[in-house]
Amino acid sequence: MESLMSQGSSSSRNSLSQAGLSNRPSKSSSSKRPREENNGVKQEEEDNPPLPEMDEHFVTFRTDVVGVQYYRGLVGRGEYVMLRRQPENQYDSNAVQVINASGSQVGHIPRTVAARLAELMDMSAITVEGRMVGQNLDGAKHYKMGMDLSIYAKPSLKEVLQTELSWALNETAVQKPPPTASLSISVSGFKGHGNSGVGLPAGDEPAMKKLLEGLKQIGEDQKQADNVMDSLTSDVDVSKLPLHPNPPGIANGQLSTDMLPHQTQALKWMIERENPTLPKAPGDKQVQFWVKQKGDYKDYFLNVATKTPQYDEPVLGKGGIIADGMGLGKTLTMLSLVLATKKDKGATLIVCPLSVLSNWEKQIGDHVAHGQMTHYTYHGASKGVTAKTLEQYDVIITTYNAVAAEAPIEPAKNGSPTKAKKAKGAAASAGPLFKVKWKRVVADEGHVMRNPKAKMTQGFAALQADRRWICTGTPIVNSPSDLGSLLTCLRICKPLDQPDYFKTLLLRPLKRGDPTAARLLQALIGEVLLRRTKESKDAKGNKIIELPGIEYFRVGVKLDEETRKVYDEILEGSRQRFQEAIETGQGTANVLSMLTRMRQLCLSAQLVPQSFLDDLRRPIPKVPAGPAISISSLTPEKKEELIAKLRQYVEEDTECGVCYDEAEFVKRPCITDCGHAFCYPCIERVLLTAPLCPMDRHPIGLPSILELPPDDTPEYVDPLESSRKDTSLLPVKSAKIDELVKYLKVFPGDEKTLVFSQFTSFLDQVALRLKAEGMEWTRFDGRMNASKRQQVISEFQRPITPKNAKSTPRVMLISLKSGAVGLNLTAASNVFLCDPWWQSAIEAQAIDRVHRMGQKKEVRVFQLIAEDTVESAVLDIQKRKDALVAKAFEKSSKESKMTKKEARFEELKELLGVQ
Ligand SMILES: Nc1ncnc2c1ncn2[C@@H]1O[C@H](COP(=O)(O)OP(=O)(O)OP(=O)(O)O)[C@@H](O)[C@H]1O
Repeated sequence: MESLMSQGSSSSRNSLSQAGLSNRPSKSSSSKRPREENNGVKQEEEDNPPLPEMDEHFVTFRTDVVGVQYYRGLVGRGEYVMLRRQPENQYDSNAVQVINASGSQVGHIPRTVAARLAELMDMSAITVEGRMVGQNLDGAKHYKMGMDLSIYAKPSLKEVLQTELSWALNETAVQKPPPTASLSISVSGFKGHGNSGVGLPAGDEPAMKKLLEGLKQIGEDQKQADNVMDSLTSDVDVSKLPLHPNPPGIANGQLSTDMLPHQTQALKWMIERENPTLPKAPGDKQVQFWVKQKGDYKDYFLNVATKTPQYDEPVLGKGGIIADGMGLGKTLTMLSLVLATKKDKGATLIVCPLSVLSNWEKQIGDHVAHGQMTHYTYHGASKGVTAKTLEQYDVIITTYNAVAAEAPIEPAKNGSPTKAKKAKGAAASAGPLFKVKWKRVVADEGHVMRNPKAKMTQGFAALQADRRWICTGTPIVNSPSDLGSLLTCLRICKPLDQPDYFKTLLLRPLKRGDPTAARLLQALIGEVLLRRTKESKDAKGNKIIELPGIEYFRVGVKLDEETRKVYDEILEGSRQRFQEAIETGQGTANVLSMLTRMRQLCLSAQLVPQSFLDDLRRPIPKVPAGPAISISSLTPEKKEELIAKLRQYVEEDTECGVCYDEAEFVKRPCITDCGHAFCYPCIERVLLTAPLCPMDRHPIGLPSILELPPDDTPEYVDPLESSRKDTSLLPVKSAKIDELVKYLKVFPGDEKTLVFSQFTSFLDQVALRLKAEGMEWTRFDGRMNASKRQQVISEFQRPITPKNAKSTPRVMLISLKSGAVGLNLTAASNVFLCDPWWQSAIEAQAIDRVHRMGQKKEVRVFQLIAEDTVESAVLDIQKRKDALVAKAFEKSSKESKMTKKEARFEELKELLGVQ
């Protein structure tokens, strides 16, 4: 091995290990902050490791599959095969197996090739796949078969790999990646007749092109994702789905609410998906991509997605994805499935984010008839609760955190399944959730599992269950790879549920713009997913749910004179610093933090700390030269000051100064001794090349970087609990609060209002003012524990009557990013958005809390905008965001981050009015 491996240069190998790759478990992953339980969605999301960088084609060359005579796996010409490392092979520790789509081994790749690839595969520097040139379906004895082997690598490693894989580039390389298999298939060699014409329905190419354009546009923006989902599901006429003939309802005593027609359609569809049957004869409808084919010798099954033929009966998955839009009643639909299938023994496990746990309990209470369904909410292993206890109920409700905490697996390297042996050993120590053989498992808000490496994703996938469901309004959030992760959890449509196959058959060809793959994606979605939206119509052309209308109002607010003065001072300071940043080529993090201050000023001058104004008025300090300062040498006070600053950055959704991505930043935020904030992985990477702060060129090293303490998300304590009694605290001056109160005073006494802001400190101020005005309010915060959330929501949902008017809250204060997704707050019909947010989708989600089934009144949305400030510019940027997001998906992730950085630079220029 040594002599063969020496073909890769040691310097390039060093570069690979510098890039964070090693064939040993990486240090950075083990030094991750420990999990904090029960802190809600945000916590669950923070726990996700970053999504993997998508790899790109590097080279394709021709080689062989050898040792074919020893194995039973059959392959057709053009079929994709997976290449898996087999370090335990007793003859060759470099061995690489060739496996067909049914999971059977076909052979190995030649020893010499394996020796050159094994270590790079182990380091996860490359991924490889094969496409058969030869075949062994003809019944003849084969020893070896030709195969095109493609190597893929992360774009950031391509340069280093040029040296490492120079031998492959010099082979008679088939330089292009192979085209996707044409899906009209001919496997006449398979002891049968030709079967051309079997496959996915041929679509019309222009429509496909449009679809691909749409796919390229998927990004963070919810509306974009919705549009793409809508176009992907457009050829399925959901209005014609058959109704369930005898659904649970008032008449049969199972429910206290009758289901709506679209819900009984879903119920029938789900029952069919829980009882799939293989096609019996040639010509029968395909099921999970399997068709029956006529053979000379005997009939066989053919997978039309992978072209794999086999005689054995394929195993079908049971379940699917309910992807109805927000507020269409997915909870009741799922509960009706539990009731309709009660005769099949076993319990259903519902896994959801903490924020919606109480919604499940409430929906059972509201809609299921008394005594028809037993349920239990499980918060984690505790005394006396065993698997046996759980099995006795019809429904167990639990959180993703509980599943992740009990999962008998460690997050595996590369997202590959952990070795069965290890999992088996761990099973003994697994918690009760993993000891039950569930009838059904349901992942609610299942899009939180789009990262295959996250422990909760792997935990859910590892639960033992006969049937598996995912509920989510957004199955594709960032890219079609999200869907791959969901399929893995569902174990459906084999082998597309394996990440390797999903990548090979869908992601890579989609990225190349191959229409066949778009067609496969569309067929896959048609097979496993049901989606309706508020706009969907029934067979008669009426909307499936009738909702009251929404009216939008933009309310201009004038800053008072004093605030205006401070605002102008900060604006001027920001302009100067921005100009300096352009001239010196330094980063713009300081300017970004000024922007946050300006946005706070639009709400109230008192939100901006005095120290910030003092700093602004001082001349810009010179950057100190000399050695990097280590955090350990700082005084405890200075350390605490940095931590406080970092906490504030996190609360304010600051962006990382390197990648300019606030979503990445909150996953692992850190701060330098000079007070600049970054994602930890970003700054770690930067320091490999230059030991300087990217913001001010101040010398730094890894010891100069501080992360938040592991237990930094304390349980929510109402900051105003004491202030409710304390009369010495006075409300601050704020034109926006004045405006809000003006409206609240004129709204009818029985109307309720939601008030959203990004800044919790502002919501504190609103609370003080409402107290002073004698108005009853309540507060929802992402850090509240489950029972507190439930208490707050049920209190708010209680209708106002003349009797309780004095003690029932009319207003709920809620942070824009508090994990409110999935909440039912239909008691309110007015929504105030106090500060415009960059992504209009977040605001749309906020409005959906109110504009959903159960809403009886017209909904009014008020957007408070401070006149002649950055806020109006933010709105303009919001409108243009779609186009920027579109670019982000087209390019590789490195490029897209550059684009984002550049785009943000342009935005800043516009916001500050700099030419
Ligand atoms: N058949 C029905 N009749 C009356 N009300 C219903 C019916 N089905 C559901 N609802 C009510 O509609 C509201 C929305 O339902 P639900 O919370 O299940 O929506 P959802 O599809 O899960 O939305 P999200 O994706 O936001 O979680 C709830 O208040 C629920 O009680």
